[in-house]
Amino acid sequence: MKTLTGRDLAAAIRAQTEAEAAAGPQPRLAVVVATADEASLWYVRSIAKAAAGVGIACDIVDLGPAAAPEQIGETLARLSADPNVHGVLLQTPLPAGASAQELAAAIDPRKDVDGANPLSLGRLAAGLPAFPPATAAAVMALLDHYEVELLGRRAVVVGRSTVVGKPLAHLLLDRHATVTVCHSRTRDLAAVTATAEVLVAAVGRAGLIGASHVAPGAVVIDVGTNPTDDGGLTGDVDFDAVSGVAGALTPVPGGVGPVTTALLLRHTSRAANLP
Ligand SMILES: NC(=O)C1=CN([C@@H]2O[C@H](COP(=O)(O)OP(=O)(O)OC[C@H]3O[C@@H](n4cnc5c(N)ncnc54)[C@H](OP(=O)(O)O)[C@@H]3O)[C@@H](O)[C@H]2O)C=CC1
Ligand SMILES: Nc1nc(=O)c2c([nH]1)NC[C@@H]1CN(c3ccc(C(=O)N[C@@H](CCC(=O)O)C(=O)O)cc3)C=[N+]21
Repeated sequence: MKTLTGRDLAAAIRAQTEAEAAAGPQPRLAVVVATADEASLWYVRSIAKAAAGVGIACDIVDLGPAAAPEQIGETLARLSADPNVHGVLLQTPLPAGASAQELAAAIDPRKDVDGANPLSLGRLAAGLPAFPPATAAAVMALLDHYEVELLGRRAVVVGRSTVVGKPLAHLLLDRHATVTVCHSRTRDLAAVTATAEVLVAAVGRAGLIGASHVAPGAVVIDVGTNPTDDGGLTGDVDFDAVSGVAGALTPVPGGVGPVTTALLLRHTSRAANLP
């Protein structure tokens, strides 16, 4: 069994992004925050730190956990209209009553570096240029980095969220995989996932995917980031059980997560250099 780590790939993407960013005007990413959620704030800090490391300016616009939807929408519209800002990210979760999907429509698609505007997902589905969500892009980047064949292969994605499952299904389809998407109403999940040559878990349930869910030799990508009692992080895949069956498996932490952050910065640098 091969462990598909993401840290080296993330470092390579950051190095390339640093060179790209240095070649033109300094890219600027604005991160809009309206939450006190600790995991979310951790992610924002790690974006800011990584941005500083590659020469990308990062403004954290913290509206606080009581922000009104109108205020969030106005902030996104203002940043989208600001010629000095190249990337806009709306961090989730949001205050009760605020819909990320509706609010993200206020992000200019050209600055939508985490593919959150419904227009971006529509363009992705239609095969038009758009930024995919960084996490979905990270799964593809890992598969490519480890030279996992997709053409004609059976791929199963567990999870159908707008952030991960749906855009990822389109990216896999574009690469000529035969794609099945599972969700909470899927009957006999294990029977479906066991048909996968490439299996992606993006659910948010620790250990959901066990040995019986995985075909011998399958490539398994674990997107889940579930907090553990001891303050750590664990995936959707039972790593120890599945590593006895799978051909290759990403760890959590150290798999999809670091690549996600690196690609968000790459998208920002690309957004700054759009014609
Ligand atoms: N590493 C990274 O960069 C990132 C990691 N994540 C992590 O990935 C995970 C998924 O995130 P996200 O997509 O936003 O989550 P959502 O909660 O939005 O979506 C979860 C999906 O899983 C499905 N699901 C829930 N329970 C089951 C089950 N028992 N069997 C099969 N499917 C099930 C849901 O089905 P239904 O639609 O029917 O409700 C839904 O489609 C989380 O752990 C999140 O923290 C997310 C983004 C980035
Ligand atoms: N619109 C949207 N886009 C997101 O990209 C998004 C989101 N919403 N909601 C929340 C999740 C979570 N997320 C993570 C990204 C990187 C790590 C990461 O790099 N984690 C490290 C470890 C961290 C640790 O050990 O605590 C790793 O996996 O190695 C984790 C989590 C992005 N998310």
